[in-house]
Amino acid sequence: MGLLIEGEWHDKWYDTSGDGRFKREEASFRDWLSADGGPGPDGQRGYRAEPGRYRLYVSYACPWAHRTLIVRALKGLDDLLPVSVVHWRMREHGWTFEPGPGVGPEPVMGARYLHQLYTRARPGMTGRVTVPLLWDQQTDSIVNNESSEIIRMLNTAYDGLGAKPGDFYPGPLRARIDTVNERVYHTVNNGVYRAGFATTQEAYEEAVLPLFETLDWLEQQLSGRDWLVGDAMTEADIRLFTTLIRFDPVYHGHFKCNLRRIADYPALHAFTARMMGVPGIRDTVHFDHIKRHYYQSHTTINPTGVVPVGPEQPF
Ligand SMILES: N[C@@H](CCC(=O)N[C@@H](CS)C(=O)NCC(=O)O)C(=O)O
Repeated sequence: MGLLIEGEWHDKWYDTSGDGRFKREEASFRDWLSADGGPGPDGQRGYRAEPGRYRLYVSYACPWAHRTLIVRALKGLDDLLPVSVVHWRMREHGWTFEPGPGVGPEPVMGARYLHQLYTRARPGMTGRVTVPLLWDQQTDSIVNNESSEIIRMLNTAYDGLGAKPGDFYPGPLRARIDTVNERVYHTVNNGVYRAGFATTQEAYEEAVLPLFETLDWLEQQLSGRDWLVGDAMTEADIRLFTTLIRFDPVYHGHFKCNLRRIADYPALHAFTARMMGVPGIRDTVHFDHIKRHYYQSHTTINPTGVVPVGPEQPF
């Protein structure tokens, strides 16, 4: 675990020394991929989608990267947008391309570490080195490393190039999707991290209690209906799913989010099973990477690196 400071890698854990609270940093690369290469919704620099030109870097362990893998799968982008997968263990060098099951050699520059791609794109950069990452192989630059934006781009950018139909952020539902996303992001997606990385009792409880309030609310929302917004899957469902699928195997134990399990919530459990049943999604879920990543990378939380055998996997 570490970060780049003026282009140099420093092995440094998250700084919670002030008040014990984990604060997630804003992603550093925010340009936009689209069908016509025009500017993004807020005027960001545009890149034109072309078959094979871009590469998505992910960790199978990471819930944020997982969103992008799901949209890539649902939109049928396998041949249009190649993927590189990092090793699950993230320690003193951050994410690496050390060989392992499912981990490919890095094809652009034969990088050993993900931070080499960041400094290739922006020498002298200061900031965290995170996945997912959308790389432009033509200009050797990083288009974007914010998953919520990458999934919006993949939703439409390849539509004229053979992507499968499917709109996970449809115009009429956007306001409702945004509202659900906002609550789920703060209290669930990032809530589990705020609980797990907290270094004071107060900061931990401040995250865990709202997390379970939102899970209770989601349980009601999903009782008697299949999807969070409207009557088809939207990005709100995808964003919730990547946290729920990791919850019982990892967050419940490792991050101390243990008031209840997802298995104790009938509607949330059924929702998770429903998502797993959607063609293409199951292949994006790699429990071996997920469990080993968390239990072997966060040595401040689990110094022995021992990975629990359970729980039994219901999916
Ligand atoms: N805002 C980013 C967050 C990505 C993120 O934090 N990814 C984690 C992996 S789950 C990471 O790479 N962490 C490395 C670090 O923080 O140094 C997104 O949603 O894309």
